[in-house]
Amino acid sequence: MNTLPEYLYTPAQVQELDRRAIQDHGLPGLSLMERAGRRGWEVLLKHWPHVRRLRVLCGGGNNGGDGYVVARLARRAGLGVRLQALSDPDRLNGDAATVARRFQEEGGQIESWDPTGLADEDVVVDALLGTGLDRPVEGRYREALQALKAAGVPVLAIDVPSGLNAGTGAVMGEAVEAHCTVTFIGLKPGLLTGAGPQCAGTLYFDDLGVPPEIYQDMAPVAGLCRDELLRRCLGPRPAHAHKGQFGHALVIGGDLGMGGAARMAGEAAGRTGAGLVSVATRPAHVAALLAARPELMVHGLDSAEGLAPLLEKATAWALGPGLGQGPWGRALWEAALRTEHPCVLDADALNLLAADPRPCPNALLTPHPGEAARLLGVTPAEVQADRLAAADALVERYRGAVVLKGAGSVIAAPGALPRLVTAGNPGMASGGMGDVLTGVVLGLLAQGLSAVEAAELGALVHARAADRAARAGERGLLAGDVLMALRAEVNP
Ligand SMILES: NC(=O)C1=CN([C@@H]2O[C@H](COP(=O)(O)OP(=O)(O)OC[C@H]3O[C@@H](n4cnc5c(N)ncnc54)[C@H](O)[C@@H]3O)[C@@H](O)[C@H]2O)[C@@H](O)CC1
Ligand SMILES: [K+]
Repeated sequence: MNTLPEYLYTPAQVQELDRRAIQDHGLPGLSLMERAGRRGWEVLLKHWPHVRRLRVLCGGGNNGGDGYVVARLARRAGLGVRLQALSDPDRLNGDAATVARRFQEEGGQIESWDPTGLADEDVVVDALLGTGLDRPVEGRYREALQALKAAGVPVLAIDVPSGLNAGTGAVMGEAVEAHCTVTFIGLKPGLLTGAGPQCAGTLYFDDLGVPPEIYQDMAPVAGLCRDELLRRCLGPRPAHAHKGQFGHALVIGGDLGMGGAARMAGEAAGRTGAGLVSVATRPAHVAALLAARPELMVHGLDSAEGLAPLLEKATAWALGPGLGQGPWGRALWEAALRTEHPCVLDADALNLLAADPRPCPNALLTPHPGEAARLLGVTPAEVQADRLAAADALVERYRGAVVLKGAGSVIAAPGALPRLVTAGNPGMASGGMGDVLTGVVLGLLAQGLSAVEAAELGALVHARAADRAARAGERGLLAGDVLMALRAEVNP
């Protein structure tokens, strides 16, 4: 039950899927709710097998209904259960009213909201708001979500962490930060990007046994990155392989004082399997780069003169790591953009693009939310409030492929289903990580992958390598550690 499905649906689509299951296929809504509650209870026991004291917070809709089922099962198992209703339980409708009655028939008491003793509970079940969230959280609900946060008590969220917009991953005023979330029928993108990963914790999925036909004719809004791409695109090399078959990657960057960025991107391209890697950088960096990584071909350029022959030899190039926005960087930017090879634009190349927007159909853009905001002329907060929409807007405006970085990286490209990365960890919030990603996607482009494949696979490989490297701990994770872990990921 905890393998996640490939396709993602908006909350409105999931409500339509519920409707199809119930109305078109005759599954009683009450059975779905009973199963949802049972799954919640199973996840709770899996995470907290020694739980004795449980508090269940129930809202006034069907999400609350799921909570009444969990509470009933927990009472049957002998737990001390306090159930608190945040909306008047006499106004519950349909299935939720039925399960509330069943809870009471077995001796359960419905209390009203009271934060007293919250911090003493072993676990709290959040069954306040699910896919029906349609406005910012205020009043008693907000107070409850704030009290939960202040109490620091472990939370199991039912379907959606309350207050999280399951479509976008935005926090609607206040949201639960759960240890785990069990979500039903359709995986929602907001659980996996923006604030979603922080709010949802470990994510479980259950389809509640609905017939597969309900998903027909329902176009998903996004998909998860596919592991199978690893095997499909990075299979074993032929025995007679030679370096000329795996492309020539060129990294352009490293203004004075920023040579390390270009080196890491170059090294990452090599560690991803590019046959040859060249770096065009300031002459001052040549000796250090060669000493550190003699496999690189390092060219010192004082100006854009001399770049053209390097570009001509490259299968793919990347511009940006340590580029700066001074005259040197600008000149290289202008010279590079004249070619039509596949390319990666990152860091200051994106800032230069933002200042001088133009379509880049042969480019793969790898912005973080701040760069994406500049490229779109909005604020970083607006980007983060709906990352799928922001990635889509970048594709629309710049016509290239995009990796929008940050928790739940979004991959988007013209005519392709957007993809989300579920791998990765907060240790990646450190300098140089983006340079490594640039090199990884460059290495894949050089080996002949299309921009959309390189974006999806590159983001996946980079995040998985970071997870591998973070096994020793997230804090203190360096981009160089991720470089070292790449080889294990590109040899699946
Ligand atoms: N038959 C079904 O449709 C099933 C639904 N399920 C559960 O039902 C949920 C969806 O149920 P509903 O559509 O009733 O929606 P919810 O239970 O998520 O919420 C709807 C209620 O919350 C109120 N509300 C919305 N935003 C609010 C806010 N910011 N502050 C306070 N109140 C707010 C609405 O006015 C409404 O009363 C799912 O998330 C899932 O947990 C599951 O039981 C499986 C079956
Ligand atoms: K919830």
